[in-house]
Amino acid sequence: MNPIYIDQNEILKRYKPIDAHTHKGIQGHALIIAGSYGKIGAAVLAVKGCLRTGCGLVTAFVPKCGYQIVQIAIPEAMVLTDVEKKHISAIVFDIKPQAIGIGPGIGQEEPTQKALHEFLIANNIPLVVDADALNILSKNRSWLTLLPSKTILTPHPKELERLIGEWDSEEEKFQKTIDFSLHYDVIVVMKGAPTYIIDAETVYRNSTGNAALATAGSGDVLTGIITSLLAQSYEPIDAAILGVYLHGLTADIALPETGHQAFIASDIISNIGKAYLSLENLE
Ligand SMILES: NC(=O)C1=CN([C@@H]2O[C@H](COP(=O)(O)OP(=O)(O)OC[C@H]3O[C@@H](n4cnc5c(N)ncnc54)[C@H](O)[C@@H]3O)[C@@H](O)[C@H]2O)[C@@H](O)CC1
Ligand SMILES: Nc1ncnc2c1ncn2[C@@H]1O[C@H](COP(=O)(O)OP(=O)(O)O)[C@@H](O)[C@H]1O
Ligand SMILES: [Mg+2]
Repeated sequence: MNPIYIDQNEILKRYKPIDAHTHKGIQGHALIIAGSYGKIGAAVLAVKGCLRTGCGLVTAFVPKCGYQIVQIAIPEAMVLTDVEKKHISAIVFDIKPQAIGIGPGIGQEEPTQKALHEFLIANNIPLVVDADALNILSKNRSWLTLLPSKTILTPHPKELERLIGEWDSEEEKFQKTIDFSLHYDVIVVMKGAPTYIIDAETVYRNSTGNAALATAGSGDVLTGIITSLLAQSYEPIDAAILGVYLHGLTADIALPETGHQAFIASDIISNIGKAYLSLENLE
Protein backbone atom coordinates (compact mmCIF):
# COMPACT_ATOMS: atom_id res chain seq x y z
CA MET A 1 0.00 0.00 0.00
CA ASN A 2 2.82 2.41 0.91
CA PRO A 3 0.89 5.60 1.82
CA ILE A 4 2.17 9.05 0.91
CA TYR A 5 2.86 10.81 4.21
CA ILE A 6 1.19 14.22 4.33
CA ASP A 7 3.61 16.49 6.14
CA GLN A 8 4.41 20.20 5.83
CA ASN A 9 6.30 19.66 2.58
CA GLU A 10 3.39 17.92 0.91
CA ILE A 11 1.03 20.64 2.15
CA LEU A 12 3.17 23.51 0.90
CA LYS A 13 3.10 21.94 -2.58
CA ARG A 14 -0.68 22.22 -2.52
CA TYR A 15 -1.48 25.30 -0.43
CA LYS A 16 -2.43 28.43 -2.39
CA PRO A 17 -1.95 31.67 -0.40
CA ILE A 18 -4.58 34.37 -0.82
CA ASP A 19 -4.18 36.82 -3.69
CA ALA A 20 -4.12 40.41 -2.36
CA HIS A 21 -6.64 41.45 -5.04
CA THR A 22 -9.19 38.76 -4.43
CA HIS A 23 -12.77 39.55 -3.38
CA LYS A 24 -15.63 37.60 -1.89
CA GLY A 25 -17.17 37.11 -5.32
CA ILE A 26 -14.24 35.00 -6.48
CA GLN A 27 -13.33 33.39 -3.15
CA GLY A 28 -15.97 30.74 -3.75
CA HIS A 29 -19.57 30.25 -2.69
CA ALA A 30 -20.27 27.09 -0.70
CA LEU A 31 -23.62 25.54 0.12
CA ILE A 32 -23.93 23.45 3.29
CA ILE A 33 -26.99 21.19 3.40
CA ALA A 34 -27.25 20.02 6.99
CA GLY A 35 -29.24 19.73 10.20
CA SER A 36 -32.57 18.46 11.49
CA TYR A 37 -34.58 19.10 14.66
CA GLY A 38 -32.13 18.74 17.57
CA LYS A 39 -29.11 18.64 15.25
CA ILE A 40 -29.02 22.14 13.84
CA GLY A 41 -25.73 22.43 15.71
CA ALA A 42 -24.19 20.16 13.09
CA ALA A 43 -25.16 22.72 10.42
CA VAL A 44 -23.83 25.61 12.51
CA LEU A 45 -20.48 23.88 13.03
CA ALA A 46 -20.09 22.96 9.35
CA VAL A 47 -21.02 26.47 8.17
CA LYS A 48 -18.66 28.16 10.63
CA GLY A 49 -15.84 25.81 9.64
CA CYS A 50 -16.54 26.64 6.03
CA LEU A 51 -16.44 30.42 6.57
CA ARG A 52 -13.28 30.29 8.69
CA THR A 53 -11.49 28.30 6.00
CA GLY A 54 -11.76 31.26 3.67
CA CYS A 55 -14.77 30.77 1.45
CA GLY A 56 -16.16 34.10 0.17
CA LEU A 57 -19.83 33.27 0.67
CA VAL A 58 -21.54 30.48 2.54
CA THR A 59 -25.20 29.54 2.34
CA ALA A 60 -26.83 27.06 4.71
CA PHE A 61 -29.77 24.92 3.63
CA VAL A 62 -31.64 23.73 6.74
CA PRO A 63 -35.14 22.66 7.75
CA LYS A 64 -37.37 25.55 8.85
CA CYS A 65 -36.63 25.00 12.56
CA GLY A 66 -33.00 25.93 11.83
CA TYR A 67 -33.68 29.33 10.32
CA GLN A 68 -33.35 31.57 13.37
CA ILE A 69 -30.70 29.39 14.97
CA VAL A 70 -28.32 29.70 12.01
CA GLN A 71 -29.09 33.38 11.36
CA ILE A 72 -28.39 34.28 14.98
CA ALA A 73 -25.44 31.95 15.50
CA ILE A 74 -23.71 33.00 12.25
CA PRO A 75 -24.63 36.44 10.90
CA GLU A 76 -22.05 35.98 8.15
CA ALA A 77 -23.98 33.07 6.62
CA MET A 78 -26.99 33.20 4.33
CA VAL A 79 -29.80 30.77 5.03
CA LEU A 80 -32.24 28.90 2.79
CA THR A 81 -34.91 26.70 4.33
CA ASP A 82 -36.74 23.55 3.39
CA VAL A 83 -40.55 23.57 3.36
CA GLU A 84 -40.54 21.08 6.27
CA LYS A 85 -40.06 22.16 9.85
CA LYS A 86 -37.94 19.38 11.33
CA HIS A 87 -36.11 17.67 8.50
CA ILE A 88 -35.03 18.19 4.93
CA SER A 89 -37.59 17.02 2.36
CA ALA A 90 -36.82 18.85 -0.91
CA ILE A 91 -33.49 20.46 -1.72
CA VAL A 92 -34.34 23.48 -3.84
CA PHE A 93 -32.07 26.51 -4.25
CA ASP A 94 -31.58 29.33 -6.70
CA ILE A 95 -27.88 30.00 -6.10
CA LYS A 96 -24.86 28.74 -8.01
CA PRO A 97 -22.36 27.47 -5.44
CA GLN A 98 -18.95 26.15 -6.51
CA ALA A 99 -19.12 23.34 -3.94
CA ILE A 100 -21.74 21.64 -1.79
CA GLY A 101 -21.31 19.81 1.51
CA ILE A 102 -24.20 17.56 2.46
CA GLY A 103 -25.09 15.32 5.36
CA PRO A 104 -24.16 16.48 8.88
CA GLY A 105 -27.12 16.01 11.17
CA ILE A 106 -29.74 15.52 8.43
CA GLY A 107 -31.09 12.23 9.87
CA GLN A 108 -32.48 9.44 7.74
CA GLU A 109 -36.24 10.16 7.54
CA GLU A 110 -37.90 8.81 4.39
CA PRO A 111 -38.50 12.31 2.92
CA THR A 112 -34.85 13.17 3.56
CA GLN A 113 -33.75 10.03 1.72
CA LYS A 114 -35.99 10.97 -1.21
CA ALA A 115 -34.67 14.55 -1.17
CA LEU A 116 -31.09 13.27 -1.32
CA HIS A 117 -31.96 11.00 -4.24
CA GLU A 118 -33.57 13.82 -6.22
CA PHE A 119 -30.72 16.15 -5.38
CA LEU A 120 -28.14 13.64 -6.62
CA ILE A 121 -30.03 13.07 -9.87
CA ALA A 122 -30.00 16.81 -10.63
CA ASN A 123 -26.63 17.84 -9.18
CA ASN A 124 -23.30 18.17 -10.98
CA ILE A 125 -21.60 20.61 -8.58
CA PRO A 126 -18.47 19.33 -6.72
CA LEU A 127 -19.62 17.57 -3.60
CA VAL A 128 -18.58 16.54 -0.09
CA VAL A 129 -20.77 13.80 1.41
CA ASP A 130 -20.77 13.13 5.15
CA ALA A 131 -22.65 11.55 8.05
CA ASP A 132 -26.32 10.72 7.42
CA ALA A 133 -25.99 11.36 3.69
CA LEU A 134 -23.42 8.51 3.72
CA ASN A 135 -25.75 6.34 5.80
CA ILE A 136 -28.58 6.95 3.33
CA LEU A 137 -26.29 6.00 0.44
CA SER A 138 -25.32 2.81 2.28
CA LYS A 139 -29.02 1.91 2.40
CA ASN A 140 -29.53 2.81 -1.27
CA ARG A 141 -26.33 1.63 -2.91
CA SER A 142 -27.50 2.19 -6.48
CA TRP A 143 -27.52 5.94 -5.81
CA LEU A 144 -23.73 5.90 -5.39
CA THR A 145 -23.40 5.97 -9.19
CA LEU A 146 -25.10 9.39 -9.17
CA LEU A 147 -22.15 11.02 -7.36
CA PRO A 148 -20.10 13.40 -9.54
CA SER A 149 -16.61 12.16 -10.37
CA LYS A 150 -14.16 12.79 -7.49
CA THR A 151 -16.88 13.45 -4.93
CA ILE A 152 -15.28 13.48 -1.46
CA LEU A 153 -16.81 11.05 1.05
CA THR A 154 -15.85 11.52 4.72
CA PRO A 155 -16.89 8.41 6.68
CA HIS A 156 -15.86 7.64 10.26
CA PRO A 157 -15.13 3.92 10.78
CA LYS A 158 -18.77 2.96 11.42
CA GLU A 159 -19.99 4.88 8.38
CA LEU A 160 -17.22 3.28 6.32
CA GLU A 161 -18.35 -0.17 7.45
CA ARG A 162 -21.90 0.64 6.40
CA LEU A 163 -20.57 1.69 2.98
CA ILE A 164 -18.10 -1.09 2.20
CA GLY A 165 -19.13 -3.88 4.59
CA GLU A 166 -17.17 -5.47 7.42
CA TRP A 167 -13.46 -6.22 7.21
CA ASP A 168 -11.32 -8.82 8.98
CA SER A 169 -7.99 -7.00 8.83
CA GLU A 170 -6.55 -3.54 8.22
CA GLU A 171 -5.30 -4.78 4.89
CA GLU A 172 -8.78 -5.86 3.84
CA LYS A 173 -10.24 -2.52 4.99
CA PHE A 174 -7.82 -0.64 2.75
CA GLN A 175 -8.32 -2.97 -0.21
CA LYS A 176 -12.11 -2.69 0.04
CA THR A 177 -11.89 1.11 0.28
CA ILE A 178 -9.55 1.28 -2.72
CA ASP A 179 -11.94 -0.93 -4.70
CA PHE A 180 -14.85 1.30 -3.65
CA SER A 181 -12.95 4.45 -4.66
CA LEU A 182 -12.11 2.95 -8.07
CA HIS A 183 -15.59 1.60 -8.68
CA TYR A 184 -17.44 4.84 -7.96
CA ASP A 185 -14.61 7.22 -8.93
CA VAL A 186 -14.75 8.96 -5.55
CA ILE A 187 -12.23 10.12 -2.94
CA VAL A 188 -12.64 8.52 0.48
CA VAL A 189 -11.46 10.34 3.61
CA MET A 190 -11.15 7.42 6.07
CA LYS A 191 -11.45 9.37 9.31
CA GLY A 192 -9.65 8.02 12.34
CA ALA A 193 -6.37 8.22 14.20
CA PRO A 194 -4.72 8.86 11.83
CA THR A 195 -6.95 9.76 8.90
CA TYR A 196 -6.14 8.24 5.51
CA ILE A 197 -7.26 9.65 2.18
CA ILE A 198 -7.86 7.24 -0.64
CA ASP A 199 -8.01 8.31 -4.27
CA ALA A 200 -8.20 5.20 -6.45
CA GLU A 201 -4.99 3.26 -5.73
CA THR A 202 -3.19 6.17 -4.08
CA VAL A 203 -3.28 6.29 -0.29
CA TYR A 204 -2.30 9.35 1.75
CA ARG A 205 -1.67 9.31 5.50
CA ASN A 206 -2.30 12.50 7.46
CA SER A 207 0.25 13.59 10.07
CA THR A 208 -1.72 16.06 12.20
CA GLY A 209 -4.40 15.70 14.87
CA ASN A 210 -4.75 14.04 18.25
CA ALA A 211 -7.32 12.55 20.60
CA ALA A 212 -8.70 16.01 21.44
CA LEU A 213 -10.67 15.60 18.19
CA ALA A 214 -12.67 12.74 19.72
CA THR A 215 -15.54 15.10 20.47
CA ALA A 216 -19.04 15.72 19.09
CA GLY A 217 -19.14 17.73 15.92
CA SER A 218 -15.48 17.52 14.95
CA GLY A 219 -16.42 15.67 11.76
CA ASP A 220 -19.13 18.23 10.99
CA VAL A 221 -16.47 20.96 11.09
CA LEU A 222 -14.24 18.91 8.77
CA THR A 223 -17.06 18.77 6.22
CA GLY A 224 -17.25 22.55 6.29
CA ILE A 225 -13.48 22.94 5.94
CA ILE A 226 -13.19 20.61 2.94
CA THR A 227 -16.27 22.10 1.24
CA SER A 228 -14.74 25.56 1.68
CA LEU A 229 -11.48 24.53 -0.02
CA LEU A 230 -13.40 22.86 -2.84
CA ALA A 231 -15.41 26.05 -3.37
CA GLN A 232 -12.11 27.98 -3.49
CA SER A 233 -11.08 25.98 -6.57
CA TYR A 234 -8.80 23.44 -4.97
CA GLU A 235 -8.79 20.15 -6.86
CA PRO A 236 -10.87 17.62 -4.90
CA ILE A 237 -7.84 15.59 -3.81
CA ASP A 238 -6.03 18.74 -2.63
CA ALA A 239 -9.15 19.98 -0.79
CA ALA A 240 -9.37 16.63 1.02
CA ILE A 241 -5.64 16.50 1.89
CA LEU A 242 -5.31 20.15 2.96
CA GLY A 243 -8.65 20.07 4.80
CA VAL A 244 -7.75 17.02 6.87
CA TYR A 245 -4.30 18.47 7.59
CA LEU A 246 -5.61 21.89 8.74
CA HIS A 247 -8.36 20.23 10.83
CA GLY A 248 -5.79 18.10 12.67
CA LEU A 249 -3.40 21.01 13.02
CA THR A 250 -6.01 23.06 14.93
CA ALA A 251 -6.05 20.36 17.61
CA ASP A 252 -2.26 20.22 17.78
CA ILE A 253 -2.10 24.01 18.14
CA ALA A 254 -4.86 24.15 20.78
CA LEU A 255 -3.58 21.24 22.88
CA PRO A 256 -1.24 23.22 25.19
CA GLU A 257 -4.19 25.47 26.10
CA THR A 258 -7.14 23.07 26.22
CA GLY A 259 -5.61 19.68 26.91
CA HIS A 260 -7.35 16.71 25.33
CA GLN A 261 -10.51 16.80 27.42
CA ALA A 262 -11.59 20.44 27.28
CA PHE A 263 -11.17 20.76 23.52
CA ILE A 264 -14.55 20.98 21.72
CA ALA A 265 -15.48 21.21 18.04
CA SER A 266 -15.78 25.00 18.26
CA ASP A 267 -12.08 25.08 19.19
CA ILE A 268 -11.29 23.61 15.76
CA ILE A 269 -13.06 26.59 14.21
CA SER A 270 -11.31 29.16 16.41
CA ASN A 271 -7.88 27.72 15.60
CA ILE A 272 -8.19 27.52 11.80
CA GLY A 273 -6.60 30.96 11.57
CA LYS A 274 -3.52 29.87 13.54
CA ALA A 275 -3.30 26.70 11.47
CA TYR A 276 -3.20 28.77 8.26
CA LEU A 277 -0.69 31.19 9.78
CA SER A 278 1.64 28.34 10.65
CA LEU A 279 1.69 27.45 6.93
CA GLU A 280 2.40 31.03 5.91
CA ASN A 281 5.33 31.15 8.33
CA LEU A 282 6.89 28.12 6.68
CA GLU A 283 6.94 29.56 3.19
N1 LIG B 1 -24.24 18.97 17.54
C1 LIG B 1 -24.79 18.20 16.62
O1 LIG B 1 -25.83 18.51 16.04
C2 LIG B 1 -24.13 16.92 16.28
C3 LIG B 1 -24.66 16.14 15.28
N2 LIG B 1 -24.07 15.00 14.86
C4 LIG B 1 -24.73 14.27 13.76
O2 LIG B 1 -25.40 13.17 14.33
C5 LIG B 1 -25.59 12.18 13.34
C6 LIG B 1 -25.18 10.84 13.90
O3 LIG B 1 -23.77 10.75 13.89
P1 LIG B 1 -22.93 9.74 14.74
O4 LIG B 1 -21.59 9.67 14.10
O5 LIG B 1 -22.98 10.10 16.19
O6 LIG B 1 -23.73 8.37 14.62
P2 LIG B 1 -23.35 7.02 13.90
O7 LIG B 1 -24.36 6.00 14.30
O8 LIG B 1 -23.09 7.20 12.46
O9 LIG B 1 -21.95 6.66 14.55
C7 LIG B 1 -21.86 6.28 15.88
C8 LIG B 1 -21.30 4.87 15.93
O10 LIG B 1 -20.04 4.85 15.25
C9 LIG B 1 -19.03 4.44 16.11
N3 LIG B 1 -17.84 5.24 15.84
C10 LIG B 1 -17.75 6.55 15.65
N4 LIG B 1 -16.47 6.94 15.49
C11 LIG B 1 -15.75 5.81 15.59
C12 LIG B 1 -14.38 5.55 15.55
N5 LIG B 1 -13.47 6.53 15.35
N6 LIG B 1 -13.98 4.27 15.71
C13 LIG B 1 -14.88 3.30 15.89
N7 LIG B 1 -16.21 3.49 15.95
C14 LIG B 1 -16.63 4.75 15.82
C15 LIG B 1 -19.57 4.69 17.51
O11 LIG B 1 -19.03 3.84 18.45
C16 LIG B 1 -21.06 4.42 17.34
O12 LIG B 1 -21.34 3.04 17.41
C17 LIG B 1 -24.77 12.62 12.13
O13 LIG B 1 -25.63 13.20 11.18
C18 LIG B 1 -23.85 13.66 12.69
O14 LIG B 1 -23.47 14.59 11.72
C19 LIG B 1 -22.82 14.54 15.43
O15 LIG B 1 -21.84 15.05 14.58
C20 LIG B 1 -22.62 15.03 16.85
C21 LIG B 1 -22.89 16.51 16.99
N1 LIG C 1 -8.29 9.86 18.69
C1 LIG C 1 -8.30 10.64 17.60
N2 LIG C 1 -7.15 11.10 17.06
C2 LIG C 1 -7.16 11.89 15.98
N3 LIG C 1 -8.29 12.29 15.34
C3 LIG C 1 -9.46 11.87 15.83
C4 LIG C 1 -9.54 11.04 16.97
N4 LIG C 1 -10.85 10.80 17.22
C5 LIG C 1 -11.56 11.44 16.28
N5 LIG C 1 -10.73 12.10 15.43
C6 LIG C 1 -11.12 12.90 14.28
O1 LIG C 1 -12.30 13.63 14.61
C7 LIG C 1 -13.25 13.58 13.56
C8 LIG C 1 -14.52 12.84 14.03
O2 LIG C 1 -15.48 12.83 13.02
P1 LIG C 1 -16.93 12.24 13.28
O3 LIG C 1 -16.83 10.93 13.98
O4 LIG C 1 -17.64 12.30 12.00
O5 LIG C 1 -17.53 13.32 14.31
P2 LIG C 1 -18.97 14.02 14.39
O6 LIG C 1 -19.91 13.21 13.54
O7 LIG C 1 -19.33 14.00 15.83
O8 LIG C 1 -18.82 15.40 13.88
C9 LIG C 1 -12.54 12.88 12.40
O9 LIG C 1 -11.91 13.84 11.59
C10 LIG C 1 -11.50 12.01 13.12
O10 LIG C 1 -10.39 11.72 12.33
MG1 LIG D 1 -19.66 12.64 11.60
